[in-house]
Amino acid sequence: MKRFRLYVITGEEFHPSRTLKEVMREAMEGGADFIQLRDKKSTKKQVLEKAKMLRELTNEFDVPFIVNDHIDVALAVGADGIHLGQDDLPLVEARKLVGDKIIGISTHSIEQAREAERNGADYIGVGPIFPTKSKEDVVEPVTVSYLREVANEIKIPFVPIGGIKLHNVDEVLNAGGKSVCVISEVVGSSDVKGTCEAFIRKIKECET
Ligand SMILES: Cc1ncc(COP(=O)(O)OP(=O)(O)O)c(N)n1
Ligand SMILES: Cc1nc(C(=O)O)sc1CCOP(=O)(O)O
Ligand SMILES: [Mg+2]
Repeated sequence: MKRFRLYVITGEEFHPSRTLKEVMREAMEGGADFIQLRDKKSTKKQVLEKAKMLRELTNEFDVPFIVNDHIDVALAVGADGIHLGQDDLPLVEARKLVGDKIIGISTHSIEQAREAERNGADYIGVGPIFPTKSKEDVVEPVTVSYLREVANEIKIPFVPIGGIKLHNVDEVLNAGGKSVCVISEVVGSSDVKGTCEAFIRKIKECET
């Protein structure tokens, strides 16, 4: 799997007066290098249309495209992978359907992280690091010290998620995060491109 720094997930509720296409184009112009379509409100048909659009757009930027929850939509549009939560289709079953496409798994404890690694996840989400209002059924924050534990033990790529903002991303990077996953701070920004550039600058600073 291609290494990524800034994983941006869609969140149309954060930009009611701007189109999904405009916002996600700006995000990739600013350096977002992994994109996920996450849509909890639309019909399957509407999700499919958005996925088709984002597949074309991400191809323009040569950025991997992941679909949240809907394996059938991911397969239909030729997405690079899917993201699954703890209550979704189990990883082992999903692997039979998607072959060598990327499978990302949400994890909220070290046991879940170990299990995802053991079962062949390509990456894991680790969160929520901080409180977030972007997900309804969210568990208690796992904290940056837990993130350090993951960084010390887990060998597959992991991406911190949940409440990550420009003002607290240094804490995440100092705890061993090499990439971050963001919704509201990026897609809700009045300067999506500039916000992505600022995240990328901070992540790169930590690499040197
Ligand atoms: C990168 C990443 N990490 C975690 C999640 C959350 O997935 P899930 O637990 O399935 O919850 P929903 O996003 O479906 O509400 C994610 N989408 N992406
Ligand atoms: C979609 C999602 N999953 C999480 C997890 O912990 O698995 S936290 C989260 C919401 C992230 O949005 P924001 O960057 O706006 O806080
Ligand atoms: Mg899910």
